[in-house]
Amino acid sequence: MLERRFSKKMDTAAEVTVLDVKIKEAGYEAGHSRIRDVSLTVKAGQLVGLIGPNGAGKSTTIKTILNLLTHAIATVQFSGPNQKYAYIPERPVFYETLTLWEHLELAAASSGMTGEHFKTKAELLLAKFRMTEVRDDLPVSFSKGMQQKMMLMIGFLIEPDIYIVDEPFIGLDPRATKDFLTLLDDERKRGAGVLMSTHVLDTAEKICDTFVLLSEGKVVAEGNLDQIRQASGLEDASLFDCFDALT
Ligand SMILES: Nc1ncnc2c1ncn2[C@@H]1O[C@H](COP(=O)(O)OP(=O)(O)OP(=O)(O)O)[C@@H](O)[C@H]1O
Repeated sequence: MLERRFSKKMDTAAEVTVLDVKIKEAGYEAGHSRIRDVSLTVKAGQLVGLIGPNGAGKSTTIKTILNLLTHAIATVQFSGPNQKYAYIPERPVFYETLTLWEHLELAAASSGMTGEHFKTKAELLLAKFRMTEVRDDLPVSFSKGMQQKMMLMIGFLIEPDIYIVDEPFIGLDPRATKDFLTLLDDERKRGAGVLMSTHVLDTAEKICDTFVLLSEGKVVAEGNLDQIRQASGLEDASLFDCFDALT
Protein backbone atom coordinates (compact mmCIF):
# COMPACT_ATOMS: atom_id res chain seq x y z
CA MET A 1 0.00 0.00 0.00
CA LEU A 2 1.59 3.21 -1.12
CA GLU A 3 0.10 6.50 -0.12
CA ARG A 4 1.27 9.14 -2.56
CA ARG A 5 0.27 12.75 -2.23
CA PHE A 6 0.91 15.89 -4.22
CA SER A 7 0.42 19.11 -2.37
CA LYS A 8 1.02 22.78 -3.00
CA LYS A 9 1.13 23.37 0.71
CA MET A 10 4.46 24.88 1.69
CA ASP A 11 6.28 25.28 4.96
CA THR A 12 7.72 28.61 5.91
CA ALA A 13 10.25 30.34 3.64
CA ALA A 14 13.68 28.65 3.57
CA GLU A 15 12.37 25.39 5.03
CA VAL A 16 10.15 24.28 2.16
CA THR A 17 9.99 20.49 1.97
CA VAL A 18 9.66 19.31 -1.63
CA LEU A 19 9.78 15.57 -0.93
CA ASP A 20 8.95 13.68 2.20
CA VAL A 21 9.30 9.89 2.15
CA LYS A 22 8.49 7.38 4.86
CA ILE A 23 8.94 3.78 3.77
CA LYS A 24 7.98 1.14 6.31
CA GLU A 25 8.88 -1.67 3.95
CA ALA A 26 9.10 -2.34 0.22
CA GLY A 27 10.15 -5.18 -2.05
CA TYR A 28 9.43 -7.15 -5.17
CA GLU A 29 7.37 -10.00 -3.74
CA ALA A 30 4.79 -10.13 -0.98
CA GLY A 31 6.32 -10.93 2.40
CA HIS A 32 9.88 -10.38 1.19
CA SER A 33 10.86 -6.79 1.85
CA ARG A 34 14.17 -5.49 0.50
CA ILE A 35 14.15 -2.18 2.36
CA ARG A 36 12.78 -1.32 5.79
CA ASP A 37 12.25 1.92 7.72
CA VAL A 38 13.77 4.21 5.13
CA SER A 39 12.74 7.84 5.67
CA LEU A 40 14.12 10.92 4.01
CA THR A 41 13.25 14.54 3.40
CA VAL A 42 14.44 16.85 0.64
CA LYS A 43 14.04 20.58 1.10
CA ALA A 44 13.94 23.24 -1.63
CA GLY A 45 17.47 23.88 -2.90
CA GLN A 46 18.89 20.90 -1.07
CA LEU A 47 20.88 18.04 -2.61
CA VAL A 48 20.51 14.78 -0.73
CA GLY A 49 22.86 11.93 -1.64
CA LEU A 50 21.49 8.41 -1.44
CA ILE A 51 24.54 6.21 -1.05
CA GLY A 52 25.29 2.60 -0.23
CA PRO A 53 27.01 -0.48 -1.63
CA ASN A 54 25.65 -2.63 -4.48
CA GLY A 55 22.36 -4.19 -3.49
CA ALA A 56 21.87 -1.85 -0.49
CA GLY A 57 18.43 -0.74 -1.67
CA LYS A 58 19.01 2.64 -3.37
CA SER A 59 17.12 1.78 -6.57
CA THR A 60 14.40 0.06 -4.56
CA THR A 61 13.98 3.28 -2.56
CA ILE A 62 13.73 5.30 -5.77
CA LYS A 63 11.27 2.83 -7.30
CA THR A 64 9.12 3.08 -4.18
CA ILE A 65 9.10 6.88 -4.42
CA LEU A 66 8.09 6.61 -8.09
CA ASN A 67 5.30 4.16 -7.21
CA LEU A 68 6.77 1.38 -9.36
CA LEU A 69 6.53 -1.36 -6.73
CA THR A 70 3.34 -3.17 -5.85
CA HIS A 71 4.70 -4.38 -2.52
CA ALA A 72 5.30 -1.19 -0.58
CA ILE A 73 4.00 0.23 2.66
CA ALA A 74 4.98 3.85 2.44
CA THR A 75 3.89 7.45 2.31
CA VAL A 76 5.43 9.71 -0.31
CA GLN A 77 4.58 13.38 -0.26
CA PHE A 78 5.57 15.65 -3.14
CA SER A 79 5.11 19.35 -2.36
CA GLY A 80 6.02 22.42 -4.30
CA PRO A 81 4.70 25.22 -6.45
CA ASN A 82 4.96 23.48 -9.85
CA GLN A 83 3.65 20.04 -8.86
CA LYS A 84 6.28 18.39 -11.02
CA TYR A 85 9.09 15.95 -10.46
CA ALA A 86 11.76 14.74 -12.88
CA TYR A 87 13.17 11.23 -12.75
CA ILE A 88 16.50 10.75 -14.49
CA PRO A 89 17.14 7.00 -14.75
CA GLU A 90 20.54 5.35 -14.62
CA ARG A 91 19.95 3.58 -17.92
CA PRO A 92 18.63 5.72 -20.78
CA VAL A 93 15.05 5.00 -21.81
CA PHE A 94 13.78 6.33 -25.13
CA TYR A 95 11.51 5.81 -28.14
CA GLU A 96 13.46 4.35 -31.05
CA THR A 97 11.44 6.20 -33.70
CA LEU A 98 11.57 9.69 -32.15
CA THR A 99 14.42 12.15 -32.64
CA LEU A 100 16.10 13.98 -29.80
CA TRP A 101 14.07 17.11 -30.55
CA GLU A 102 10.83 15.06 -30.62
CA HIS A 103 11.69 13.61 -27.21
CA LEU A 104 12.06 17.14 -25.88
CA GLU A 105 8.75 18.16 -27.50
CA LEU A 106 7.01 15.15 -25.98
CA ALA A 107 8.38 15.87 -22.49
CA ALA A 108 7.35 19.51 -22.79
CA ALA A 109 3.84 18.65 -23.99
CA SER A 110 3.28 16.14 -21.20
CA SER A 111 4.32 18.67 -18.60
CA GLY A 112 2.21 21.48 -20.05
CA MET A 113 5.12 23.52 -21.38
CA THR A 114 4.41 25.19 -24.71
CA GLY A 115 5.51 27.62 -27.42
CA GLU A 116 8.43 29.99 -27.16
CA HIS A 117 9.27 29.05 -23.57
CA PHE A 118 9.81 25.45 -24.68
CA LYS A 119 11.84 26.40 -27.78
CA THR A 120 14.12 28.79 -25.91
CA LYS A 121 14.75 26.36 -23.06
CA ALA A 122 15.25 23.35 -25.37
CA GLU A 123 17.72 25.21 -27.59
CA LEU A 124 19.62 26.42 -24.55
CA LEU A 125 19.92 22.89 -23.21
CA LEU A 126 21.03 21.51 -26.59
CA ALA A 127 23.77 24.15 -26.71
CA LYS A 128 24.80 23.57 -23.08
CA PHE A 129 25.21 19.84 -23.64
CA ARG A 130 26.74 20.34 -27.11
CA MET A 131 23.98 18.33 -28.77
CA THR A 132 22.54 20.95 -31.19
CA GLU A 133 23.99 19.21 -34.25
CA VAL A 134 22.24 15.93 -33.45
CA ARG A 135 18.87 17.38 -32.45
CA ASP A 136 17.13 15.73 -35.45
CA ASP A 137 18.87 12.36 -35.07
CA LEU A 138 17.45 9.23 -33.49
CA PRO A 139 18.93 8.45 -30.05
CA VAL A 140 19.60 4.82 -31.12
CA SER A 141 22.50 6.30 -33.12
CA PHE A 142 23.90 8.07 -30.03
CA SER A 143 26.72 6.92 -27.78
CA LYS A 144 25.77 5.90 -24.23
CA GLY A 145 26.95 9.26 -22.88
CA MET A 146 24.89 11.14 -25.49
CA GLN A 147 21.82 9.10 -24.55
CA GLN A 148 22.46 9.96 -20.91
CA LYS A 149 22.72 13.64 -21.83
CA MET A 150 19.31 13.36 -23.51
CA MET A 151 17.86 12.02 -20.24
CA LEU A 152 19.37 14.96 -18.36
CA MET A 153 18.02 17.47 -20.90
CA ILE A 154 14.50 16.05 -20.59
CA GLY A 155 14.75 16.40 -16.80
CA PHE A 156 16.05 19.96 -16.90
CA LEU A 157 13.54 21.01 -19.54
CA ILE A 158 10.43 20.67 -17.42
CA GLU A 159 11.57 22.78 -14.42
CA PRO A 160 10.44 20.40 -11.68
CA ASP A 161 10.27 20.99 -7.93
CA ILE A 162 12.36 17.90 -7.32
CA TYR A 163 14.88 15.88 -9.31
CA ILE A 164 15.23 12.18 -8.57
CA VAL A 165 18.48 11.14 -10.20
CA ASP A 166 19.76 7.56 -10.28
CA GLU A 167 23.56 7.40 -10.69
CA PRO A 168 24.11 10.22 -13.19
CA PHE A 169 27.91 10.15 -13.44
CA ILE A 170 28.58 6.80 -15.09
CA GLY A 171 28.87 7.36 -18.83
CA LEU A 172 29.27 11.15 -18.75
CA ASP A 173 32.62 12.60 -19.78
CA PRO A 174 34.25 15.16 -17.43
CA ARG A 175 32.95 18.12 -19.42
CA ALA A 176 29.38 16.78 -19.50
CA THR A 177 29.65 16.07 -15.76
CA LYS A 178 30.66 19.69 -15.17
CA ASP A 179 27.81 20.98 -17.38
CA PHE A 180 25.38 18.77 -15.50
CA LEU A 181 26.58 19.97 -12.09
CA THR A 182 26.44 23.63 -13.16
CA LEU A 183 22.87 23.25 -14.37
CA LEU A 184 21.94 21.37 -11.21
CA ASP A 185 23.36 24.21 -9.16
CA ASP A 186 21.25 26.74 -11.10
CA GLU A 187 18.19 24.61 -10.52
CA ARG A 188 18.90 24.44 -6.79
CA LYS A 189 19.17 28.24 -6.72
CA ARG A 190 15.74 28.32 -8.39
CA GLY A 191 14.49 26.25 -5.45
CA ALA A 192 14.46 22.72 -6.81
CA GLY A 193 15.46 19.89 -4.50
CA VAL A 194 17.54 16.90 -5.61
CA LEU A 195 17.67 13.30 -4.45
CA MET A 196 20.65 11.63 -6.10
CA SER A 197 21.84 8.06 -5.81
CA THR A 198 25.51 7.62 -6.62
CA HIS A 199 28.64 5.54 -6.09
CA VAL A 200 30.92 8.42 -7.01
CA LEU A 201 31.67 9.38 -3.42
CA ASP A 202 34.36 12.01 -3.99
CA THR A 203 31.91 14.02 -6.11
CA ALA A 204 29.05 13.32 -3.68
CA GLU A 205 31.19 14.60 -0.79
CA LYS A 206 31.72 17.90 -2.64
CA ILE A 207 28.19 18.57 -3.83
CA CYS A 208 25.68 16.99 -1.41
CA ASP A 209 24.27 18.86 1.58
CA THR A 210 23.24 15.70 3.38
CA PHE A 211 23.47 11.95 2.88
CA VAL A 212 21.34 8.91 3.52
CA LEU A 213 23.60 5.89 3.79
CA LEU A 214 21.88 2.56 3.15
CA SER A 215 23.20 -0.90 3.86
CA GLU A 216 21.26 -4.15 3.54
CA GLY A 217 18.00 -2.27 3.05
CA LYS A 218 18.30 -0.06 6.14
CA VAL A 219 19.54 3.43 6.91
CA VAL A 220 22.86 3.10 8.74
CA ALA A 221 23.72 6.80 8.91
CA GLU A 222 22.24 10.09 7.78
CA GLY A 223 22.94 13.79 7.95
CA ASN A 224 25.70 16.09 6.80
CA LEU A 225 29.31 14.98 6.48
CA ASP A 226 30.07 15.80 10.12
CA GLN A 227 27.14 13.68 11.27
CA ILE A 228 28.25 10.82 9.00
CA ARG A 229 31.76 11.12 10.46
CA GLN A 230 30.34 10.98 13.97
CA ALA A 231 28.29 7.90 13.12
CA SER A 232 31.36 6.18 11.70
CA GLY A 233 33.60 7.29 14.58
CA LEU A 234 36.13 8.73 12.12
CA GLU A 235 36.96 12.36 12.73
CA ASP A 236 37.93 14.34 9.60
CA ALA A 237 37.56 11.23 7.41
CA SER A 238 36.47 11.33 3.78
CA LEU A 239 32.98 10.19 2.84
CA PHE A 240 34.61 7.16 1.24
CA ASP A 241 36.32 6.13 4.49
CA CYS A 242 33.11 6.66 6.49
CA PHE A 243 31.22 4.61 3.90
CA ASP A 244 33.83 1.87 4.23
CA ALA A 245 33.62 1.84 8.01
CA LEU A 246 29.81 1.90 8.13
CA THR A 247 29.08 -0.71 5.47
N1 LIG B 1 13.55 -6.61 -9.93
C1 LIG B 1 13.95 -7.19 -8.80
N2 LIG B 1 13.38 -8.35 -8.37
C2 LIG B 1 13.77 -8.95 -7.23
N3 LIG B 1 14.73 -8.46 -6.41
C3 LIG B 1 15.32 -7.32 -6.77
C4 LIG B 1 14.98 -6.63 -7.98
N4 LIG B 1 15.75 -5.50 -8.07
C5 LIG B 1 16.53 -5.52 -6.98
N5 LIG B 1 16.29 -6.59 -6.20
C6 LIG B 1 16.95 -6.92 -4.92
O1 LIG B 1 16.70 -5.85 -3.99
C7 LIG B 1 17.87 -5.60 -3.22
C8 LIG B 1 18.24 -4.13 -3.35
O2 LIG B 1 18.60 -3.88 -4.70
P1 LIG B 1 18.72 -2.42 -5.31
O3 LIG B 1 18.67 -2.55 -6.80
O4 LIG B 1 17.74 -1.53 -4.67
O5 LIG B 1 20.19 -2.03 -4.82
P2 LIG B 1 21.07 -0.74 -5.16
O6 LIG B 1 21.48 -0.17 -3.85
O7 LIG B 1 20.37 0.14 -6.09
O8 LIG B 1 22.34 -1.43 -5.83
P3 LIG B 1 23.33 -0.97 -7.01
O9 LIG B 1 24.29 -0.03 -6.37
O10 LIG B 1 23.99 -2.25 -7.38
O11 LIG B 1 22.53 -0.37 -8.12
C9 LIG B 1 18.95 -6.55 -3.69
O12 LIG B 1 18.98 -7.65 -2.82
C10 LIG B 1 18.44 -7.01 -5.07
O13 LIG B 1 18.85 -8.33 -5.35
